Amino acid sequence: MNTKNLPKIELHCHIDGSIRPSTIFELLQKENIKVAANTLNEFNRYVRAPKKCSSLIEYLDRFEYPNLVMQSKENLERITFEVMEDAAKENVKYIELRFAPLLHLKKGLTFDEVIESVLLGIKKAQAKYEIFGNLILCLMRHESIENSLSVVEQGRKFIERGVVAIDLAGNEHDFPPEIHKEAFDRAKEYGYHITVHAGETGKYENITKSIELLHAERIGHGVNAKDDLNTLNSVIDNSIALEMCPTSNIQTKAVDTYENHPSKMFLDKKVLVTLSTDNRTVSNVTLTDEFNTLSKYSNYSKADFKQVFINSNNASFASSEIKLKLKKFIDDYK
Ligand SMILES: O=c1[nH]cnc2c1ncn2[C@@H]1O[C@H](CO)[C@@H](O)[C@H]1O
Ligand SMILES: [Zn+2]
Repeated sequence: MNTKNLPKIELHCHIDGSIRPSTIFELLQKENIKVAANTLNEFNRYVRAPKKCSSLIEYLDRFEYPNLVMQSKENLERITFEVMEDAAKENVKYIELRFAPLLHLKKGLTFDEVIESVLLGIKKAQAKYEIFGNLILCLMRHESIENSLSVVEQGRKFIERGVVAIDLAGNEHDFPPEIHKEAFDRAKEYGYHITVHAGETGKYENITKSIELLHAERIGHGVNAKDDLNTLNSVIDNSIALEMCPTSNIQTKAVDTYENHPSKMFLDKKVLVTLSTDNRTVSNVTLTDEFNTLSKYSNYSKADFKQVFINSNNASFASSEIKLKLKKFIDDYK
């Protein structure tokens, strides 16, 4: 099976975790920001996480350098364009990119400038390649509720201009979902779609909390649903799609081996499994790599990948017009 040629949909891809290392290195040098590396090869270890980290916290350390170069309009636009370009070149036809806008206000950009630059990068990539993109705004778990509310408020005017949803990302171990309930209530009221990282660091109860308290329509990862039948049933009964990212899950110790990753077991139980990279650079992975790994270790067949494409299209936050266009690619799985 040539997995690269298969049309794909990616619903869970962090922009800051997916910048080409060569671009980060080049921009750091251009902006005279000190790096403890002389060559790109040496630099890689600062932006790629080890195959196994001690925890999600160590994995999240790799976002420091990317953030330093995501503080100008030009850089934000270029970086976003390149992530879309890399995805398009491996036949990703639709991608939902995500990032936390408040992390990019350190050198004077306004909130609107940050969002507009990223949307421009998406627009330019759409014009050049056969790919569509939309944007998800991440609230960070360790941040204050005031900050979360401010993202929801300031992002509102971009709904239907490329921003489609609100997410909750960061350290799940120490910051449970309910802290940000008010922001998610407001997001729902304003018409954002909602996805939440949950069940990545051992706490399956965060999955039901995210569905019941934060109005999640999709769950980022959700691997811990394998540990509790009620949780898994709640995911199935509420038609919640899981955005699963096997390599990232192994790095963060959500799962110990590829063989034990639950995506195929969930798929066989008719859970709405979707597949993504999470962070193309931090996890050093493409979506094609993930497909290859899954066919090798979890026995994914072409029919399984077709089901994943269908699940992804149904669960995407794209307009019905784009969903209809994406439907045509299902025929390529015959
Ligand atoms: O797998 C993950 N789990 C939780 N948070 C994450 C993951 N990957 C990235 N981020 C966090 O999301 C922020 C916005 O893109 C990143 O800066 C990173 O801190
Ligand atoms: Zn993520």
